Amino acid sequence: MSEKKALQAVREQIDKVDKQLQDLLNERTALAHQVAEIKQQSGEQADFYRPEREAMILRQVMARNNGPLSDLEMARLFREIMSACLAAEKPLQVAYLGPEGSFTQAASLKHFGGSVQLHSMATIADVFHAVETGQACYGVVPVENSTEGMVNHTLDRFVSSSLKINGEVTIRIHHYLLSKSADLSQIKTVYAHPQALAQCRHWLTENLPNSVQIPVNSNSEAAKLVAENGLDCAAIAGNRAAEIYGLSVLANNIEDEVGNTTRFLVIGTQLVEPSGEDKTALLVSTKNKPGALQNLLKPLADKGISMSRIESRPSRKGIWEYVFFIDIEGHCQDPTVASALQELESESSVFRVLGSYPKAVL
Ligand SMILES: O=C(O)C(=O)C[C@]1(C(=O)O)C=C[C@@H](O)C=C1
Repeated sequence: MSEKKALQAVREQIDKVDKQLQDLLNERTALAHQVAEIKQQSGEQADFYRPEREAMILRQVMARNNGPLSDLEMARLFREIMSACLAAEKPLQVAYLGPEGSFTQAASLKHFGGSVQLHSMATIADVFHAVETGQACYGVVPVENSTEGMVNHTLDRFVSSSLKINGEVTIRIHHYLLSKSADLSQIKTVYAHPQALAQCRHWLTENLPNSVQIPVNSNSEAAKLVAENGLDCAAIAGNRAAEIYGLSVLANNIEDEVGNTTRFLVIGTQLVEPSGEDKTALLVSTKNKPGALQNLLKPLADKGISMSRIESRPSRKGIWEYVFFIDIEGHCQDPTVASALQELESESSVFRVLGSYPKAVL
């Protein structure tokens, strides 16, 4: 058989499989419509997004996958299928820390899939506000970076907000130096978010020792500024920002730490049901007496609940008063977790479950 004929024969089979896939996808979408009707009839809240169900589906997809497509690729495809099914039920409105091209936008697309309707916000506080006032059903904000630590704006906003954490998503961060110039020696000013400047500190000292570093609200804002200004300035941002703002890449992967990762939180108004592999985030404040923090954490240790993080922040209510952000394994409805939390609450002056949510799958 000639190459052309052999190719044609396989392509015919691909066409046949594509038709089957297409029919099945439409069958799945029709079922999602039925789900939407049931939800509507039972008077459930306006949005149909179910984070725990999506996490369970993605875990099942990965567990039963036999290849040759990798588990991750298969899960990514199902992520997109569910995104499209949900959009067919009702388009989901999500606010994120913009502008366009930000890592938070990439995190939002990774978590919700490409059919989500994203709304760019100027600040973390604006993302919270958009969800609190119902302009968006969910929001996505950065919460911590593996090099630079916690994003305090996000933690502090939880103190005054009644929003819940509905999910988490992590993104490997690669930073690029972007400019209208193609010559590194021309660069006198570097714009970036303070965290990006910090994550590339060593590279900047080595390669642009005489440049002035100017912190701005976000890396995409930095890219936009550079696009509007002369050839002697550069921005640190992701490579999507280069496409969006028409800049050239002067240097890539300029982050000092190889495994540089940022974790983002999905915020919403509802508590999420258990998915089987969950985390719970707490906000607590201790009574001001000796050994208070130790007593506070004792129920967790006694019940074998592992605590993955504890962060303290000033409460902003009184001088030297602190709130603690605690992450534990499990869902607040798990009986062991629920009873530990009851004890913990009795030792606290402030106690809030910020949310229980599925561990990131992708
Ligand atoms: O099972 C549901 O509740 C659905 O709405 C269906 C579906 C899906 O496509 O499987 C879509 C959106 C939800 O976030 C979860 C799952």
